[in-house]
Formats: sequence, C-alpha cells, structure tokens
Amino acid sequence: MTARAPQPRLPDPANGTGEVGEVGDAGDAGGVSRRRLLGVSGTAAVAGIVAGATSAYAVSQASAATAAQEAGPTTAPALGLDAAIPFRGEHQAGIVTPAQDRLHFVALDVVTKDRAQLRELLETWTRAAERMTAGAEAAPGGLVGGGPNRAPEDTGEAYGLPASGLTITIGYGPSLFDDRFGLADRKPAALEELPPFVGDQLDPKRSGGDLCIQACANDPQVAVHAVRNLVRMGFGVVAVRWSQLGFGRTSSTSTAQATPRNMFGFKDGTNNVKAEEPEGLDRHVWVAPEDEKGGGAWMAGGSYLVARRIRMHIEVWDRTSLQEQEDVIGRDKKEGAPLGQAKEFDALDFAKRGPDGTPAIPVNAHVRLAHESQLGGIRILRRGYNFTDGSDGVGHLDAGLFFLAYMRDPAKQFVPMQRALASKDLLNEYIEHNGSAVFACPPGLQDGEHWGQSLFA
Ligand SMILES: C=CC1=C(C)c2cc3[nH]c(cc4nc(cc5[nH]c(cc1n2)c(C)c5CCC(=O)O)C(CCC(=O)O)=C4C)c(C)c3C=C
Ligand SMILES: [Fe+2]
Repeated sequence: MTARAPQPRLPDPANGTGEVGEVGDAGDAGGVSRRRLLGVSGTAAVAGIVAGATSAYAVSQASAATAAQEAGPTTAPALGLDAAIPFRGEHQAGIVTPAQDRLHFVALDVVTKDRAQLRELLETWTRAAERMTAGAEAAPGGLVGGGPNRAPEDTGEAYGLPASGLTITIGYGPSLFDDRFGLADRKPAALEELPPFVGDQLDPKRSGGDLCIQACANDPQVAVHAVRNLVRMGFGVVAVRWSQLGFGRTSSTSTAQATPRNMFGFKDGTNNVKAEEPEGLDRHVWVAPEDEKGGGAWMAGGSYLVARRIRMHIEVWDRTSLQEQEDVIGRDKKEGAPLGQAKEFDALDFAKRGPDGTPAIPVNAHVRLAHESQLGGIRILRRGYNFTDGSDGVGHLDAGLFFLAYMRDPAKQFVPMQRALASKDLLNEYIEHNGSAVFACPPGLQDGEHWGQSLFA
C-alpha cells in the first residue's frame, strides 16, 4: 500500500452526512495499464471528453484533475478516458455525455411494499453513485474499513481504477406508479408502456422493469462494479429483472467523437442529435415544463428512455452482397455517406436518382424511413451499444444492438418512428426486437438533492 493523498469530501451512503470518504488507493497505477488492456484508440474517445465544447466538459476536466489528486500519488495523470464526469447538474449525466465505450444496464423490480424503504434506497443510491462516479469506493472505507467480521461495503473490483468517465443514470418504469407506493398521482402523462409493433418477438424476461440503472464507462470493470454495488445495496428492496452488457458504443452524442460502427459494420450515429445542439436537445430530448402539467411536473429537465434489445442476424448479413447491405441502410459502408453523396456528413437527398433512374436511397432504406423529413420533424437521441451474448445453441451468435434512445415524449417520437420502420424497413429481414422497456429519467440533481426527493415529494 502506498501513502494516501488527502481524502476528498464525498457522501457516505450510510448516513448522508457528506463525511470524508475513502477513495480507492491507486495501488499499482491500474488506470493506465487497464486502459492499455482496453485497446481503445485514444484520440477519438479522448476527444469526446476533452474537446467537448460546452462548459460541462470543462468542469469534467477540472473534476478529472481532482479525481487524479484524490486517487493518490501513484496514480498516473488523468487521461481523457479516465476522467470523472460531474454527477450533478441540470440534467442527468449519461444522456448527452459523449458516449463512453462500455455499458452495464440493469432493469430492476421493487420487491418491498414499504414506500419508506424505497425512498431510503434512492437516497443511498444517490450517495453511492456520486462517490463511484468520482472514482471513489461505493461507501467510505468500503474495501476493508468495516473490519474483518463484516462483509465489505464495496465489492472491490474497481479499487485503484480511475473514474473512467463513469456515469450512472436512473429511470423509473410505468409499473413503479401502480398502487404499491402511493405514486399513482406522480406518474408523468408521457410515461406509457410502448404499444406492440409488427414483428416484435419480445421476451418478457428481457422487458419492462420498475427502475433502471444505466452505467456507462470507458472501462467495463468500472461500469459492472457500479451496477453490482447498487444492486447489492438494494438487497431486500429491489431485485434484478434483466440486465445487458454492451461494448462499443453505436452512436456518437458529440460532434467531437468519431462515428463508431455497429455489428453490421456500418457507421452508426452520424445523424444523431448531438450535445452541441442545445436547440435540438430542448426540442427533442429534454422534457419542458409545459409538457407535464399534473403530478408529473417533476420530469421537467428529464428525458424518456426507450430500450430495445435488437438481435442482429449477423450470419445472414455476412452472406449479403455489399450492394444489398448499402441499399438496406441507405449509406455506403466505408465512408458512411448517404447513397448518391460522397462524404459522411453530406445531406441526404431523397430526390436524387441513380444511373438506372431509381432513387439513390431506396424508398424503404433504413435512413430514409427514420429521417425527420419523412416523420414530420421527429428526432431522437440514440445512445446504444453493440452486444454479443454468446451463441444461441444452434450455431449462431446472439449478437446485436442494445438500442437506447432518449426523447421528450415516446408516444410522439419513438412510436411513430418505430411504426414506420417495423412496417417497411429493409433492415427487418436481418433483425429481431426481443426486449423492450421505457423509463422516465428525472432531471439532474442540485447540491444536496437525492433521487427520492422529487419522486416522493
Ligand atoms: C426506432 C428507431 C430506430 C431503431 C430501432 C433503429 C435500429 C437500427 N439502426 C441501425 C443502423 C443505422 N441506423 C442509422 C440511422 C438512424 N436510425 C434511426 C432510428 C432507429 N434505428 C435514426 C433516427 C437514424 C438517423 C436517420 C437520419 O436522420 O439520417 C444508420 C445511419 C447512420 C446514422 O445516421 O446514424 C445506421 C447504420 C441498426 C443496425 C438497427 C438495428 C439493429
Ligand atoms: Fe437506425
């Protein structure tokens, strides 16, 4: 063990006093070695955090420097990928935050009938989440501070690792507002179960949930540690309903990020709503005060999250010609340019025709059907991840896109968009939606606030 640097003031999940907490001793400078193991190419992802233009990202850099100091003298200087993202703010982190490389998403059901226990857990979670996003243990002295006779309050696998851009985003499902906790009159009007769509193959064991936690980080161990510790704290109050690991973001949420590729090998996220578009975010992502007049007024500044587990039949795709693949998507594979154009960010021209006189972007191509011009101006912020969950027992990889999208009103945005795609998208031959959920993600927290307050006010 090395000598410890001065300790930061972080909340104690157990008592809420804001007492001094213990930050993971950097030990063997695990941050840097783990980053190398990750094999993440530095520039694009670092640019995503370092070069972000808004003041929030400047703050994140300040936090990163602080976290590096707190983590002890043997920690390597904070790199962009290691940085801490501010936990508090107008909106929850993890929505427009430049998408990190890894995801651990969990949907939970509340198993207690005691309203006070749920409120208390949300308060405990807030403190632990704030600590972990700063690179600290889930609770002060979590690793060994409880002594030899008690189970540690932090499971330990992220001890010594940097914050790694961890964000923890919470959401509430429609079922939380039934008659169990007296929350029926607090239900936001826009929080409705999604309707069935043509072709849905939904598995109830991969759908729904009273609550969700989205943990994103540039180190998978940090994301998994966050979810594991929050679930552990919730024992007896909540139980995991389903979860999903994701690798390789499939969207850029900042213009500073390079566009990643999905499991079909195409650039995904080119035409996303981005952090640098404040008007677009207000119009399409953040719930406005006038959106919710009744008991759901607490959602102002929040956003609705739609999660869909979409299996991609990659063996079929891999036997499909390049021309067919590009026609299905409506963009070229290498550059990501709209068909008929040359560069990735060129505008889509739906009137343009190819040499044979047919539309350059086929009428049922994915990007045509999903484009705002075909949907009355609708847009959403996509923040999904690739997944591969082993194989299905009959020789195929169980791989796909864990589609996550944030929006102001699912009924006015996701539902019409998905209806259009479900009925006509050429992509449907190659994909299958087998999990689905919708959550209301509350606004960000100001100093001293915790998640239970606005919900139970
Ligand atoms: C209901 C919304 C959407 C689902 C479900 C969805 C699934 C899905 N998408 C791809 C691959 C690509 N999608 C692209 C663009 C794109 N997709 C949606 C919406 C859904 N996609 C939108 C709104 C857009 C943007 C359309 C536009 O304005 O141009 C692209 C092109 C690159 C890009 O702009 O992001 C790809 C590639 C897959 C493989 C998939 C399901 C597995
Ligand atoms: Fe798409």
